[in-house]
Amino acid sequence: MGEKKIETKHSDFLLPSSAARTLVNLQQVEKIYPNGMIAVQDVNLKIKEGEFVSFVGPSGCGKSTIFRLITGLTEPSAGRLEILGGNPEAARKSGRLSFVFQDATLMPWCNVIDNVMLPLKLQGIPKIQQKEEAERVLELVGLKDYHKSLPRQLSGGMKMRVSIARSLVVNPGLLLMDEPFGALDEITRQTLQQELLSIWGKDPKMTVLFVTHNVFEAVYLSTKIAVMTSSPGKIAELIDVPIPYPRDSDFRTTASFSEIVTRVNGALKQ
Ligand SMILES: Nc1ncnc2c1ncn2[C@@H]1O[C@H](COP(=O)(O)OP(=O)(O)OP(=O)(O)O)[C@@H](O)[C@H]1O
Repeated sequence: MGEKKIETKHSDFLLPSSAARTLVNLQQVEKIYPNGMIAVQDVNLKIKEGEFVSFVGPSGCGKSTIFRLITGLTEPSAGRLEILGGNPEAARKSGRLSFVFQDATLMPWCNVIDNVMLPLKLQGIPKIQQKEEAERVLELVGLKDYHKSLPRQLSGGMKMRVSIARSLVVNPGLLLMDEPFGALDEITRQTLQQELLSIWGKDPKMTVLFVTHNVFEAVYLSTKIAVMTSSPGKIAELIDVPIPYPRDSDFRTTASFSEIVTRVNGALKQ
């Protein structure tokens, strides 16, 4: 008889253990754009497997630049980055990085399941497997009855669910989300936050990096918050959110929640 595999969920522990491996390591990273703009400077950041780290900061403080550096879409002017154990470009090409943007960026002429299957099609995965995997993630995001719908037939929240499903279909080790819920109304936003935590909670190895302007959203979701300040962009403070998962909406009304929000707001003013 085979040995019983014991699965650990995020909800079983407070934060990823100190033994978890480092997935993202930025050392003294600087980015100066060709026009001389120092977008980020002296960025040091280590993120362990299984973390959910949000980046908050004023517009222009370099949040998207950090994402572009991590994904190898732009080169650092100084410093060193190690992502998923290699350089950023290798990490991107490994297929273990996924992105979700504020705009769902779906192909309007393709139905939901074809949109979700696309990353697997690009990887040359057999069609039957593409379909099975797409069905699995569409069920996770609550869209199993919408496989044949076209994007224009969906609400903004549903389009974002499709975009999240498409990012999950490759089983990413590292998921980067750049203001994914920024364009949604508050109720839909809170529903999707809850769903995202539930999806992340099922996979102890999934690491999420999440950009938001919303401090409440960052505190609700994250294990850690990187608070950024601008001119030039820097990580002013890395704040732990030592509240166990699962977190339900009551967490938003607790004293701990308010305390952490106050701390993040204080760091933003530095
Ligand atoms: N390609 C580029 N060339 C020159 N400057 C750039 C370029 N991209 C970004 N910048 C500048 O670098 C700084 C950081 O930009 P970035 O987009 O990373 O900020 P951000 O924090 O993501 O902003 P927002 O919250 O508004 O999206 C800004 O001053 C921006 O104008």
